[in-house]
Amino acid sequence: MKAVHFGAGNIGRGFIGLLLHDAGYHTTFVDVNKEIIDAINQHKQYRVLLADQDQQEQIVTNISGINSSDQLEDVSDAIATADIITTAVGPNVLPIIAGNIANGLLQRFRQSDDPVNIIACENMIGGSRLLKEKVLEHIPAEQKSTVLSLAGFPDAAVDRIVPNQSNEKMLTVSVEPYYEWVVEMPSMKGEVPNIKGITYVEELTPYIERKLFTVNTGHAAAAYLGQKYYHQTIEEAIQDQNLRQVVEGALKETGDVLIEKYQFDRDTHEQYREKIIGRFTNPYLSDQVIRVGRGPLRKLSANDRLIRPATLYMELFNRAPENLTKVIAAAMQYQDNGDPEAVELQQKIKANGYSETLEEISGLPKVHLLHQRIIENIQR
Ligand SMILES: NC(=O)c1ccc[n+]([C@@H]2O[C@H](COP(=O)([O-])OP(=O)(O)OC[C@H]3O[C@@H](n4cnc5c(N)ncnc54)[C@H](O)[C@@H]3O)[C@@H](O)[C@H]2O)c1
Ligand SMILES: O=P(O)(O)OC[C@@H](O)[C@@H](O)[C@H](O)[C@H](O)CO
Repeated sequence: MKAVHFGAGNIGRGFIGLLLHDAGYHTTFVDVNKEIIDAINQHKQYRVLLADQDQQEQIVTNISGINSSDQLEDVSDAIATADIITTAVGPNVLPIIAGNIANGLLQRFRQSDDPVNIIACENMIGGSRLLKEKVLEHIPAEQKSTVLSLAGFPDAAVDRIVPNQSNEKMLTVSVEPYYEWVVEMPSMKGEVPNIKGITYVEELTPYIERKLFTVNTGHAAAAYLGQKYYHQTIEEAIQDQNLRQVVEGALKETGDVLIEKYQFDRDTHEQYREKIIGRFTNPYLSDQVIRVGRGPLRKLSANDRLIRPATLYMELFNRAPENLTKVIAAAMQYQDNGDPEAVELQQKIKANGYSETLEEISGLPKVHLLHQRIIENIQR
C-alpha cells in the first residue's frame, strides 16, 4: 500500500508518518525542504522518541521523499498510484499544494477509476474542505465530476504535541505519548483505510472544535501570555501561577461554550481540560513559546481558536469572556522578528493602531463589546 504525505515536518514525521508506517504503508513524503527530503532518501528511515520517562523509540521505515520544488512530475506520479494522501503543511500552504494535487488526480483518473481520499491534518476547521475547494480551482470543467465522484476530502482533527526538534540526527523526532486522529467518515470515497489510531466519526465538527478550542486555545493562551511575562517555553509559562489562572479561566470559558453547544458532559469535559493542562507541563518536552504562538494573524482570524470561541461565548451568554479577552489582548501584542505574520501584525498596529488592526484581522467591528473589552485590556 502506498501513501503520499505532504509536509515532512514535526507532525508529518512524528505522527502521520508513524501511523501510516504502522499500518503497513510505504510513505512518500513530499516537501520543499531539500535537506529533509535528501535525508529521507539517504537514510530511508527515522526514529520517533516518546517524550516520557521511558523514552521508548519507534523506527519508521519504508519511506522515500520527493522535493516538490523541482520534481513536480514525480509528485503527480506518486499521487496517481497512491492509496491515501495526507497533508500537514500548515493551513496557509494548502492553496499552494492544491495545484500539485490536482495534476496528480487528473493523471490518476486518466489511468484508472480507483477512488482515493485526501486528508488535510491541519489545525483548522474544514481543512480538507478548503483543500478540495482549492484543488477544484485547478480542475478543468469537463473533469470536475470525475474528480468529485472519485476523490474524497474528509475533514480531520489531529492532536499530538510535537515541538520543534533539536536532535543530533535531523530526521529524529521527539513527540508526546498522547495522540488522537479523528476523521469524518461520510466524505470518504471507496474503501475506508484501516489505519490503527484513526477514529472514524459521522460528524467532525464537535471533535475539531473541542480540540481547537481546548488544546489550541490553551496553548495559544500560554504562549501569548507567556511571552508577555518573559517565559521561553510553554512548560515554564504554565508553571507561573498567575498566568496559569488565566489559561485555566480561558479554557473554562471555551468549555462553557462547547458544553452549551454540544451538550458535552460537564465532568468529562473538565477531565479533558485537566488532561490537556497536564500535557502542557510535560517535563520531557521543551516547546518554545514562539512555535506555539506562530502565525498570530491566522490565530486571530474569525474562525480560529481565540476569536471564534470568544464570539460564541458572547452570543450564548450575553457577556464578554473575561479571560479570553485578556489572551486576545496579549496575542495582539505578540512579537517575533523571525515570524512574518508577527512582523506584519506589529507593522499594522504601528500604522493603524490596535482597534483598526483588530477589526481588520478578526472581523470584530469596533462597536462589538468583545472588541471594546480587548482594547481595554491592551490599554491596561
Ligand atoms: N506540531 C504539532 O504539535 C502539531 C499537532 C497537530 C497539528 N499540527 C498541524 O500540522 C501542520 C504542520 O505543523 P508542523 O508543526 O508539523 O509544522 P512544520 O513546520 O514542522 O512542518 C511543515 C512542513 O511543511 C513543509 N512545507 C511548507 N510548504 C510546503 C509546500 N509548498 N509543499 C510541501 N511541503 C511544504 C515544510 O517545509 C515543513 O517541513 C499545521 O497545520 C499544524 O497546525 C501540528
Ligand atoms: O500548529 P499551530 O500553529 O496551529 O498551533 C500551535 C500548537 O498549538 C499546535 O501545533 C499543537 O502543538 C498541536 O495542535 C497539538 O495537537
